[in-house]
Parts: sequence; C-alpha cells; structure tokens
Amino acid sequence: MRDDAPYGVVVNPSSALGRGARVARVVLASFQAAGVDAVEITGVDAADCQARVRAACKRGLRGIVLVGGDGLIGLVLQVAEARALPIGVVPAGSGNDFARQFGLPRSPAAAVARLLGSEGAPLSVDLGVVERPGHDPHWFAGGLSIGLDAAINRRANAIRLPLGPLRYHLALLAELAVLKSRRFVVQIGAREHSFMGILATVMNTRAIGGGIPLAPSASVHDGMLDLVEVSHGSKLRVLSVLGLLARAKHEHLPEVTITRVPAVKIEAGDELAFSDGELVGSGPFEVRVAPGALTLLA
Ligand SMILES: Nc1ncnc2c1ncn2[C@@H]1O[C@H](COP(=O)(O)OP(=O)(O)OP(=O)(O)O)[C@@H](O)[C@H]1O
Repeated sequence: MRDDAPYGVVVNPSSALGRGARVARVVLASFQAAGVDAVEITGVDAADCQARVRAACKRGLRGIVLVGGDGLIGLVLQVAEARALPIGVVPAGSGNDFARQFGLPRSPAAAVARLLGSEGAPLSVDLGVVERPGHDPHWFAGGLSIGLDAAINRRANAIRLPLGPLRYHLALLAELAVLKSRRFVVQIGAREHSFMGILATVMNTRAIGGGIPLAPSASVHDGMLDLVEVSHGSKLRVLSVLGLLARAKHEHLPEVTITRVPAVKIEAGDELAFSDGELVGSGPFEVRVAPGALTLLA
C-alpha cells in the first residue's frame, strides 16, 4: 500500500444491468468529499477491465475499491497485483453475496465511509483457489458451485432483466423442472467417496444466489472451506430440501452433508463449475483455501 497513491475505483458498468455506473458516480464524489484521491478504472469488457487493473496496480495504488457484484470481485481476484492490495467493495450487483457476508452498506456513500474508516485495521479474509488440469489457478471469494447451483447460476446470468436476486429465484424454478442427479467423486485427504447427488459445492462465505445460505456456519476467518454435498431424492423431496435450505434449516437433513475442509478434489464428469457467479469450466477440480489471502477494507 502506498499512502501517497490514489485508490483505484474499479467499475463494472454492466453490473445489475447498469447500476454499477450510477453507483460509481456517488463513490467517486464520496472520495472527493473525503479529500482522498481516487481514479476510476473501467474497461470495455471483462478482459480489458483486468488489463487496466493490472496496469494501474503497476503505476501504484493505495488500495482498490470494487463497484459491482460478486462477478467483478472474482474478475479482479485473478489479477495477482490486485490481490496484494487492500480491497474494498461497494455492492452494485444483483446478488452481492460477498458484501452480504460482511453486512456492507448498500448506500454507496456509507460503504465508502466504512472502507475508509477501516484503513487502519483491515480484515484478513480467506479466499479459495481452484486448480484444473491445463488452466491457471482460479481464485474465488464466495464459493465454487458444481451441480444444481451452477446450473441455476448459468440460467440466471442469461436473464437480461433488472430483477436483482429474483433472477436466481426464477432460474431455480426453471432448473427444478429439469432436475437431474449427477455422480460426484470427492476426495478429502487420502479418503475418497462418491455419491449421486444434486450438488457438491465448496463455500468460503455463507450464501450464494443473492442470499441463499448454503453454508450457514461458514467463516471467512477459519482457514477452511465448507464442502456442501446434497444427495438426490424425489423432485418433491428436493423441493422440500431447497425450501429448508432457503431458511438455513438444512444442515441436519439426511440428504445434506457439510464438511469443513482445507482442501478437496471433486470430479463431476463434464459438469461446469461457476465461482463468484461466473463460469469456471469443467473439472476435475482441486480446491483449496488460501488463509487470510485477502486484505479487506470492511
Ligand atoms: N466492462 C466490464 N467490466 C467488468 N466486468 C464486466 C464488464 N462487462 C461485462 N463484465 C462482466 O460482468 C460480470 C458480472 O458483473 P457483476 O458481478 O459486477 O454484476 P452482477 O452479475 O449483476 O452481480 P452479482 O454477481 O452479484 O450477481 C463480471 O464477472 C464480468 O465478467
């Protein structure tokens, strides 16, 4: 961190179909009002945004402020130079599950005040990393979804309406109609098991899909990830499990296993994984925690 350098305010203009750009104006004005230097960083697309973040980090930044949703957080975490800096988040996406974990204010001015106020004592937060054969390690803040929740994520991303978390709820209903079970092979340390199920998802934070508490007891400070496995049942039973899940009452159901792990390997055939709301690709997935890898201004 360089105290004489400006903050880099990274804006996803397409977050929540345009909210990012509106929120960014308030964020930049709030920095100005606080007498703190800030420069806007925005790209024409995701790859351009990453390149501009990398270049700005090399020029020197005091920290980074992300104005967007979970996808923007995931995007910027892939930039090593950015991960080395203190990072703040101003929620402006559809789901905002990472912001929810820390109770970050929805009001952009309040969010800026909170992150500037935390400069002296930022939080040390765990991240997740997934490695796949032939690919660079992929970092995530929230979770790595494999199975039903990934399918819901893919469908929700395709809904181009400003519906907020409702996008995920509609996608869930559509995916339930075509529900199928998948075979997962899971290896924790030297132990391997397999099961037919609807998901095997690795969570760092508690919620996915705009507040669905998949791993209600997950902590971002324990140096562990929460592996959530849900086995298959009849459609009616899955519906009731999901209903309980939405109210965080699923932890002790026979279909649900939540295991706290430092690392796990998951094979799921050609299932596509999503992390922080964006596509990662197919496995096998070697997932591990990176304890305290993120310095969060919160
Ligand atoms: N110009 C851009 N800059 C950054 N990201 C962009 C840009 N254009 C498109 N994107 C894509 O937008 C994706 C989603 O953005 P973001 O997470 O900010 O909003 P959201 O999807 O509405 O919110 P949430 O992920 O919380 O549901 C990013 O992962 C990124 O791939």
